Amino acid sequence: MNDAEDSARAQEILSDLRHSIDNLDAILVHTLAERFKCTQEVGRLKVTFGLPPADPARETRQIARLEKLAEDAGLDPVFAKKFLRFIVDEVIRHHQQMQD
Ligand SMILES: O=C(O)C(=O)C[C@]1(C(=O)O)C=C[C@@H](O)C=C1
Repeated sequence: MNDAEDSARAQEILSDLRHSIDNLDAILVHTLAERFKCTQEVGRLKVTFGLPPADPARETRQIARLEKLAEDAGLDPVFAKKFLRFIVDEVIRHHQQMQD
């Protein structure tokens, strides 16, 4: 292959990979939206029954489960843990707002 063909092939592979990335990003966004719908319901339930916005014991179990899932899936468990923390902190913020 000459340089021009190599470059065209590289562009083709890059384009295919970016197409997969776009699809996966869409799945992530839709999955997160569904998760936030569930946590909004949890928030309403917590308001109704006077439960606290956060449940640290539940979070400990979630983190342990997610770390194992990440390891099995070949994802960095430290990253998976940080990602869950980021999401759960946002959920707790929503729950606090609902209780104010
Ligand atoms: O399970 C709950 O009680 C929730 O409020 C949901 C959730 C979560 O986003 O997974 C958020 C906050 C809690 O600290 C624990 C878990």
